[in-house]
Amino acid sequence: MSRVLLITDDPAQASALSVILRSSRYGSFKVTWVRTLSSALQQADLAGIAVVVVNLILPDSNGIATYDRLTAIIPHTPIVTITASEDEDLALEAIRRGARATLTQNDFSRSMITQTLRNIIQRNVVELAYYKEKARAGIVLNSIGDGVISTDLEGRIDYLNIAAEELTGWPREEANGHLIDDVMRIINGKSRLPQPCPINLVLQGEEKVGMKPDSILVRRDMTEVPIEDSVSPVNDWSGLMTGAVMVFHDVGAAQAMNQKMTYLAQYDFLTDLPNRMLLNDRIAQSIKIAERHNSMIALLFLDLDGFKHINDSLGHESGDRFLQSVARRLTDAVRKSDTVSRRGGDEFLILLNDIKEPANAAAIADKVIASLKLPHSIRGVEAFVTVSVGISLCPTDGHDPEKLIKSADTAMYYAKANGGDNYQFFGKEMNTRAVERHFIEGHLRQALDAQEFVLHYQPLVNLQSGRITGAEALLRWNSADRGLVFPPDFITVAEDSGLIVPIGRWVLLEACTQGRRWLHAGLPPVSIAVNISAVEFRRRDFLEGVRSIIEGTGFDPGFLQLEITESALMQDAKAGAAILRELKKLGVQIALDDFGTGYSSLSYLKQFPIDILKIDKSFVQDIDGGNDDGIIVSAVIAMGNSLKKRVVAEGIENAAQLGFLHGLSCEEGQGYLFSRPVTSDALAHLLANGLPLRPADPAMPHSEMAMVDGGLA
Ligand SMILES: Nc1nc2c(ncn2[C@@H]2O[C@H](COP(=O)(O)O[C@H]3[C@@H](O)[C@H](n4cnc5c(=O)[nH]c(N)nc54)O[C@@H]3COP(=O)(O)O)[C@@H](O)[C@H]2O)c(=O)[nH]1
Repeated sequence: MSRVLLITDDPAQASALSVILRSSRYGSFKVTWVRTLSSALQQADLAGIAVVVVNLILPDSNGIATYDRLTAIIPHTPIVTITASEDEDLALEAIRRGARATLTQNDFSRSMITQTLRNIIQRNVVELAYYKEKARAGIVLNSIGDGVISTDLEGRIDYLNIAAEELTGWPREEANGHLIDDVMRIINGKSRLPQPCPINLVLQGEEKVGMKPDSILVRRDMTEVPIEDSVSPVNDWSGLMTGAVMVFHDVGAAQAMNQKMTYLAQYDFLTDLPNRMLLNDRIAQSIKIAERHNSMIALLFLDLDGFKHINDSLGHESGDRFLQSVARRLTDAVRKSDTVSRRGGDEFLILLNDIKEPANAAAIADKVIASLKLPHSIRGVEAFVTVSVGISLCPTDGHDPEKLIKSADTAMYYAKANGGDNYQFFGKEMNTRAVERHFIEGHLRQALDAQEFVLHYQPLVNLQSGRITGAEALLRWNSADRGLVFPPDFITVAEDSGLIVPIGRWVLLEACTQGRRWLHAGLPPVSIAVNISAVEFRRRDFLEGVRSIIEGTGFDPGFLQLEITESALMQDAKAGAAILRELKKLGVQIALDDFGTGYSSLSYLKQFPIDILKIDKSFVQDIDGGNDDGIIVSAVIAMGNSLKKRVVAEGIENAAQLGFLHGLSCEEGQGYLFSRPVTSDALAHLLANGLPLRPADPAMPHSEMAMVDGGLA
């Protein structure tokens, strides 16, 4: 039922209209009659009124003002006015202001009034829905980031959203009515020539037009924005084109990001030099050209000597500046057509194109070496560096980038092993292992003097209580060129060269001194285990060396464990047993290291005064694999127990292994599950506070361990 608010102080009018509407065939109406405007405006549910029929002459309001006051309060409700038939002007004015119809007394014929009111009400419903939709579209268009401009058939702008206002610099009120070419001035980014606005093409009949690549919008203030997008025709309900709409957006940020990504993928962020990927491309290209022209290319592999020292002493930021300075020197030393690239860290590569003979590459290497040697001024400090250079040639040393780089790298190691500050050409006789060994030998000699050795300590743990019972001293080489080097990479070389003797002496001295320091610091006393190489053990002065270190440091020998491998002992079992007896007289503990990997017989175990058996980690690691390892470990533990020796299981990495050892009543253990080898400070922390992981908590996963080789994580 449609509600009609009838405002008139003429009862005859009111009664006539009520009767007509009540008996209408054109819909049902509910009429509310009031006599004055003020009582109309006080109606409770004004919003629910479908149509207002108002006599403009009322006791409290007169003429067009009646209409105005009503629309101010109910702008969306259709209004039909009643005027006297002679007051044509007033009726017309009401229509001009939006009244939907005007009636006079004469019009009060049944069908006409009811039909008119019904039509007005229905049309208003449709119009309201349409305006709602339009308002929603306006909100959407203004909230999107893309610019939207529409024009009529002549290309005159009839709409701009907020983003289009911002992109063009034209406010809507000013842009409206302007030709699109005035507002959208487009040029080609490369040629700088004007480009037709695609809206004109669509208006000329093209279906849908995308903007040409490299389109630049010249804004109203003459600044430029790279843009991209498309134009479509706007058709009316019958399919006739009424204009065109253009949607566009700023692609500047996307283009900049794209350029940056492409750059980062190919260039080193620190030095701006081509990176590994771009260099590989360039080498591949140069190889092709060299093959076509029967010419030669050279690759120089550069590694700075002692850069680590610069980094450590000046700090990382200065280290970065230093690398930038190196990059500039290298770039200045070669032709523009050559490529200088940073491979990472302090390694650089130089690709030299069109080399006539190897001597040309050698000359450049000399130039580079001389240039880098000159002082580098880094934040007011003069820093110096030398460089080792390896040279490979194409076609002689390789036909693909990978091989050429590898050959140059190998040659560089030779240059390093040769003392650095020189270059070496790759030779077929060079092989990486030999080079590596050559390098280690060359540097191991200086490592002691340069104080590059350091001891890390791995706790030994009582598997029942979780208490730390001791610590194994493990040697690390903090090489200026290589960073932290681990024993498997240098102990054999040290043994072969005899260097293990002074190195081993340093280890023992350092371990005993550290043991004293911990005791003085009031930390709980624990034993310290030191590995003794077979080469040291066999030397006649070994015993004397141990004695003098114990005396010199004042470390209680009862807390010193010397770890000797089965194989070292068995090289000369009789002599070995004699040395062990002398060591026992000094009061030190003897541990048999890597037990299980050698003879492992009860009979010789009885001959030697051994205190501790260390089960090799290779058995412990496969303990739960259902193979012989579990049986061997059980047998060794049983053997050790029956001989009244302490048994230590090495290499415990997980809770399952720990559980297995628990089951076999193994008393002590060592392994990553408890802690990796750590610095002396980190071990002091562990001694003071206990292990973060107790063996009683076997669920602790490996990755949660708090310690790493080198310090507290
Ligand atoms: N003559 C000397 N030899 C030394 C000295 N310092 C070390 N060494 C010997 O070098 C070998 C390798 O030692 P390192 O790389 O230090 O490895 C030790 C531990 O890090 C490692 N370990 C300990 N727990 C675990 C574990 O849970 N899993 C796993 N995969 N490895 C573990 O074992 C090495 C200690 O082994 P061991 O000596 O048998 O107790 C090594 O043989 C050292 O002996 C030195 O000063 N002089």
